[in-house]
Amino acid sequence: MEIVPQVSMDNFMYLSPKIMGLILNKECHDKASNDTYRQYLEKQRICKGENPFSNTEWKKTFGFSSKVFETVTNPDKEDVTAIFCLLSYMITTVHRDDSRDCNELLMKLREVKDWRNKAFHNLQAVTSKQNFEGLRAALVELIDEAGSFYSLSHVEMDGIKQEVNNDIAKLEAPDTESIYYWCSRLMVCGKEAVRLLWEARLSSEMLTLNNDTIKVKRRDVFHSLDVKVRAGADGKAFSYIKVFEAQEEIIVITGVAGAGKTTLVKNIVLQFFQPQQGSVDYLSSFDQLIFFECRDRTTEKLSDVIKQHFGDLCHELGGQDNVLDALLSLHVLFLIDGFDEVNDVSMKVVTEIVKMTWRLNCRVLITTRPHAVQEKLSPLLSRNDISSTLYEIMPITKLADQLAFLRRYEAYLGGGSPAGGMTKCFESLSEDVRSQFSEPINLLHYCEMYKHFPEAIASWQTPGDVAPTKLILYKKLVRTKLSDSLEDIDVLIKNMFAAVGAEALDLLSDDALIFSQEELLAIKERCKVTMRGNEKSDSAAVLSVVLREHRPLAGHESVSYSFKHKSEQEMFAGNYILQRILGGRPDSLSSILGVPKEGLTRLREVLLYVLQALSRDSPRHFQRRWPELKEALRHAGVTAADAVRDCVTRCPDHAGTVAELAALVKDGDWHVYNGSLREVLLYVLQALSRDSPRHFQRRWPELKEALRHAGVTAADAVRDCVTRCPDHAGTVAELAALVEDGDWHVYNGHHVEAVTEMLHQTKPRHLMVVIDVFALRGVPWRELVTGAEGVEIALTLRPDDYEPHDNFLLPLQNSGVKLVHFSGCVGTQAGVVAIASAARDARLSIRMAALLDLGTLRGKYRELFVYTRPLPHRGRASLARPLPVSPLPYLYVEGAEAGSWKAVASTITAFAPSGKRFGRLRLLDCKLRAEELPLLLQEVQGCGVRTAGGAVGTGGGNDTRAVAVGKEGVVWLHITDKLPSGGTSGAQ
Ligand SMILES: Nc1ncnc2c1ncn2[C@@H]1O[C@H](COP(=O)(O)OP(=O)(O)OP(=O)(O)O)[C@@H](O)[C@H]1O
Repeated sequence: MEIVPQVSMDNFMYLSPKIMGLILNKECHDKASNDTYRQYLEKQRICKGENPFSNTEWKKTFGFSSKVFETVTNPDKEDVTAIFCLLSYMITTVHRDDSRDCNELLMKLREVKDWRNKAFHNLQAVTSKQNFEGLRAALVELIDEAGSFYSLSHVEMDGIKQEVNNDIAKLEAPDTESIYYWCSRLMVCGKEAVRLLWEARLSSEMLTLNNDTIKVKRRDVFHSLDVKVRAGADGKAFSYIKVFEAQEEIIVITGVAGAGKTTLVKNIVLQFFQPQQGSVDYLSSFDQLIFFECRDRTTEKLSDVIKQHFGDLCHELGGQDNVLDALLSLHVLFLIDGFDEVNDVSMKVVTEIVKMTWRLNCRVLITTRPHAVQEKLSPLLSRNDISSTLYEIMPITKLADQLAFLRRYEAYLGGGSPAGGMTKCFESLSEDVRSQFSEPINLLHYCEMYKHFPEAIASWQTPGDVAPTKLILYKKLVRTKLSDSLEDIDVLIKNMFAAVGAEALDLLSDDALIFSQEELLAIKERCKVTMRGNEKSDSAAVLSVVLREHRPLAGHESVSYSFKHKSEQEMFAGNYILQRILGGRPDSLSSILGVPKEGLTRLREVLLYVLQALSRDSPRHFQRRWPELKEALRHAGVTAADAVRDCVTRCPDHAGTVAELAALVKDGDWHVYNGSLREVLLYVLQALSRDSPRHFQRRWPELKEALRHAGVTAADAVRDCVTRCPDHAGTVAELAALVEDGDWHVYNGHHVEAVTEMLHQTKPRHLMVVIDVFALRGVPWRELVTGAEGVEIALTLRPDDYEPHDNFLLPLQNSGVKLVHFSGCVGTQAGVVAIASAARDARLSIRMAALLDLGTLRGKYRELFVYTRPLPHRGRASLARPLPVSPLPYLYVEGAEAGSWKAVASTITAFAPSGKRFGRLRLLDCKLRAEELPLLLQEVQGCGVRTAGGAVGTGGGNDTRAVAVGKEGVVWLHITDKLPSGGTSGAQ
């Protein structure tokens, strides 16, 4: 195959857009030379009486190029894709003219565009003579077609063709000033240079999974993360690769500490060079990639970053500036990692990149912890009028996903550990404990802890047990580096940790995550701990465990260092502060932190560590320090709803206290991703309602949505929610409208209040009230009953004594409720009438505080249990209050004293229904003497009283008899037509 010299490609890179640009000029022949393309198109619309473009429509139509066409006035520097997009829109939409056939022209334009793009992506494939001639022919054909489409004169056509030939004639003399020369140089050697720079650095990661660190291949352990649009209303999660579908110039991916932001970006770099087999090549539209870490404190300008990436090319004559210019014409993906770690120096680089995005064919992806968005990133973007789409990395909350993540790492554990042991052990943890491992960093720590302390894991009972194990792990790792002969090794390690922690804090306060060799020496010196005998221990042991070395990007730079992970630096700093507080000295928190309040945002994670550890390990210190901590957290910016939520989650034992932070919450959505956070949300709700009604009202719509997602959809959960917010019960009761089917329950006065409010929203089929009447005083019981019109109510009033509950029964009358169950004490006829008015096929269990006529209950019940104390014996003069006949009532006479058999007999006969038959007849708490029972039986049998059927399990067949059953004082009376034989018998 004959190869065209590489330099010749430059001319083709240049020729295609040049010819297409000429055609664009023909199409827009009436455009004023200083009009931008947007202005021109708007004018065309106005002429046709159409509305101007909305911004969204504009963006949709021109996508990547929308910004460019808002500012440029000619096609000279534009890329073929952009020109094609504009031209085809003009031809087919703006200047649409059905009398001219544009298909052929569009086809020829597309051919030239595709050829050029193909060349950019795969120069090797197009540098053959054959392909080279193919492009020449395509260009000539395009010129011919344009000639006939626009009716160009022969002279004009010949002029263009001559220009093409002249350009081609220059093939052997490449123009090193030409941007196309540099573009093609970048395409051929630039990508390779970037690959060499990053692939080796990023393709693996060191883990302390064994006594020695082991290297894992990033690709092998990478767990594909899901993200969701932060402002997204539907809250749907999707694969991270879809972030590139965003319309906006800048893609921002947020994630909490250890959520996997850096790892995600590093994987994107790797996938750029080696797309994963079998998956969509979502990076194929990018020609180049630049990776920048915001923690970098030495790279001052974008041109320096470019130099790091394309070293050799930049060193060629005129290279550095031309490479940057050329990059601007290519599709470049800028990856900016860890914006929350940005410092004064790296901010300059980021600003340079951001400022360019408006005119570049580039995308910028920025990762950051969430707090920096509001504080630093949004202001930067809005200052530069750049729009962005904000995503957040979803936590790994499903057990199946957590196990899948762990399995990949487990494969690396190898020797010693039984296969599957690590995942099995994880599965055996309680859900509460497992919820601690929803970020990759924590899952990774789990692997490390499992490897070193399987026994410690087995003892984890609560989420709070996890964090201390991490520190113990570090102690163990340091111990392996120290000589066994050292005395007081534990004290020594503790002191070393304190020294390292103080240093970690100091560095964080200065926003320093990377430090130089000289700084390391100074740190080493300061971390030397004095042992007994004034001898100084070597700090190298601890530093070698906690620090990581970074090889320089360019040969002349020197080695630098950082903690293994920022979260570990924060843990050591936090542990140091904790020790200072627990040490009992009265130093104020701000003097321990040693940072002015403006700098506290840098210490946010550290403060959270301290908060959690104090809450877990020393409630006394927690309480004492809470006001200071609260203040510090406020200055540290823990004022977004999700941050407060996470803060509360960390302190289950002080959730109510920590939820006070909710009163400081600024605007924004509230998110709930797992059930365990429901409690947190409830605390927040309660605290806002109590402490800041203004914020409560403002936040209610979001809270309501979050509570719904958190599963507060069962009636009792909603009721409890309402109960927590007495001042906003009416509002919170709106949740009732979402309640799923099921019974509602009322157990106390608060519930009465809550359910009364809920009934304004919706009604259940069935409401169960089991309540002590003392709790009903002063609560809106009548309102509840009124609100429950049409609802089936099961009402149990306590205590089970003979104090009448009539006050609470009267509201039932004409209320429209359906009383399907009642148990309680009635003292007046009005009470009976109220029950009768509401009862429907009910199960009634009535304690009679007075001699009442229950005849009105006829037809209202399914079962009637009547409890009474013995009425005073009045001989034949006793008043009759016959119970309804059917269904047969059950009578229980309670508390008969010894010698009172006559009173019992007259009580039974007084209540005997007209047919004298009871369903059951029983004595409870009966102290009658044994010899009184035959007398009682004789008396009531003689009066014609009978009980239904045979009493199961009491023996005695069809005899009239009294049977003592189970508990002392319980006697069943079985009365038949047969005369009693005497005494009692025991139950079997
Ligand atoms: N998607 C993933 N798959 C496998 N392991 C991961 C993944 N994401 C992160 N990890 C592991 O977790 C560790 C911490 O993740 P990473 O440093 O990416 O988090 P981060 O969000 O950038 O944290 P920070 O905000 O503290 O900088 C990584 O070193 C890596 O070992």
